[in-house]
Amino acid sequence: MSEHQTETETEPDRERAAEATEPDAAPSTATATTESASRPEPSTERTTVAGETDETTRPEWVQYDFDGESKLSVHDLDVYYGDEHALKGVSMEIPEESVTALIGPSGCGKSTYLRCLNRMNDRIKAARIDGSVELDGQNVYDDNANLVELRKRVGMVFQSPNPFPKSIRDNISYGPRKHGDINTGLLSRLVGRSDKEAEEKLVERSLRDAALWDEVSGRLDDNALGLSGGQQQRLCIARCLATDPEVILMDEPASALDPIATSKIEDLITDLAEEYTVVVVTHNMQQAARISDQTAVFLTGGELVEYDDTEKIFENPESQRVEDYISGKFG
Ligand SMILES: Nc1ncnc2c1ncn2[C@@H]1O[C@H](COP(=O)(O)OP(=O)(O)OP(=O)(O)O)[C@@H](O)[C@H]1O
Repeated sequence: MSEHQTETETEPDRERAAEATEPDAAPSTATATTESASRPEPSTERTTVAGETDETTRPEWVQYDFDGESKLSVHDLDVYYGDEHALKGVSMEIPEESVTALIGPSGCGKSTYLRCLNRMNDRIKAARIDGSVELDGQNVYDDNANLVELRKRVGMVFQSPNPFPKSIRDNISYGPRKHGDINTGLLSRLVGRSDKEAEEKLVERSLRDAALWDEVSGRLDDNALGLSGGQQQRLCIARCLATDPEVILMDEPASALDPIATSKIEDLITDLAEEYTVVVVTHNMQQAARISDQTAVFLTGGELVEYDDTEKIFENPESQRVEDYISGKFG
């Protein structure tokens, strides 16, 4: 995450609640245009940054043709933080049921881009957003978009594991209870509408899907904060899965973990892509190469420079700047 995280973003409870798809009650401070006609082509202006090759970004380098359906369509996305233009005219189609990696040097706008996909940037007062992000063809920035529903469909997992200081079971049931998908507790028992059994099934299924069940099935009532970092992160993924998302956004999900825990998260991400659309920010290029189907390379200045099959990006990129970045010549 950026060094410019706001207090709102870093406050643990707010972040936890956001991840558990809490409705964003505050009115959006971001504005977004839905204009999609006459979209300009990606910038062809010459951009020279110290250490990078002087070249232009070509439209065909970011035009990724893939088989299958697009889950998210981003058009002409610009993000400003006050006077800073953090993302510049990004257009990108994200295929469903696959892993899309976002890579690039620090500060190039990866997290900003990720947060636009489920409107988490709305929480940042200084952020202004132009452009559109369509989820299954519906612009998430439409005035009548339902943020609760959006964050249920597009879940998020953060860099540092952030479970609630509650039992493992309650971490999973929190979101579905909040959304009214399961009813438990005294009142529902009294009126004979307790979903206790459904809750147990949901807890088990979510933990199994997050490859954590075998490690925690005997201690579901223990506090989640007693788990290891890697287990906590898988619990956060399980918590995200419990609300039945379609898209899972991950911001450097393994960067705080040791190699064994990282490898488990990587395997999990690959498995999740059979059912979900996963978009993952990573600083680790080997990791992007291992887990993703397609890779988008952002470079300094908030530009999307190249987007293609992961193999193509790592073995034969079109852009010299991308090649230099991947080979470690800068960034
Ligand atoms: N909340 C914020 N307020 C103001 N500026 C911000 C905020 N978040 C990010 N920025 C700025 O926007 C630009 C892009 O930041 P962002 O965090 O999206 O980049 P990043 O590629 O994810 O970086 P990193 O890899 O270091 O996490 C940076 O110049 C950053 O300083």
